[in-house]
Amino acid sequence: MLLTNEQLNGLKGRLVVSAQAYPGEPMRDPRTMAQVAQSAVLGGAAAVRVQGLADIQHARSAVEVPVIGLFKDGHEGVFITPTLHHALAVAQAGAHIVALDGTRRDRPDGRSLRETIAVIHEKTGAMVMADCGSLDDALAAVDAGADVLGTTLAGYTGERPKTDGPDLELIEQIAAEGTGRMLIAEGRIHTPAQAASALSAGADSVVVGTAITHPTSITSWFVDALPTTD
Ligand SMILES: CC(=O)N[C@H](C=O)[C@@H](O)[C@H](O)[C@H](O)COP(=O)(O)O
Repeated sequence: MLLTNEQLNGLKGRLVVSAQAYPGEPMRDPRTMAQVAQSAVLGGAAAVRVQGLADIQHARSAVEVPVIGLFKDGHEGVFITPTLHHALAVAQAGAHIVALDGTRRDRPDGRSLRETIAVIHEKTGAMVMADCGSLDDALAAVDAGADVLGTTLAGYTGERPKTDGPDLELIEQIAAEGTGRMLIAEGRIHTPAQAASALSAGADSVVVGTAITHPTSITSWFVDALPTTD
């Protein structure tokens, strides 16, 4: 089932929840991630973002809302849905929106972002979310045909500082361009107030991951806030 522009626009002003468990972690099980996604939808999430082909398949069966899918391969350089091959697999697993590295860096398969997006559109009809790390990335992604822009990689590519919370300056910069594409704030949004401030800065929608779905990180925030006892 493809996503219509109307359904995409339905995400405006709303929360998207990213549910991801990392290699070796106790919750890394597609059924568990699908249950986390379901729980997020019960809480009001308008869409979910999930990693890995099995997680995408399970999430598609578990929730009715749009599924943003990605396929992480490695953990440095271009690793978020790095090649066309990964992207087509994500769409075939059922993602309505394929999230991929939307930076200007060379892709491991040597294809351009434009070519990658064109083939995804042509072969699958899925929409494409470009995970960007800077304003220049976002403008290049618009030019390459991305349907959705994300600030996902801000602070992770060397082009922008790794801000404590969301990179509000980057959100403002992209919003000011009036690209006509949906702008989703993503990355280090840890509180409800930060989510609201991302929308105030000009984002159309907000993705929250760690602060809602990663108990190990959340627990460590509390542990670290306690005075040391020794
Ligand atoms: C940089 C990178 O690899 N980001 C990943 C992209 O899918 C995830 O690890 C993040 O959890 C996601 O972007 C949501 O962000 P946060 O967990 O900060 O709310």
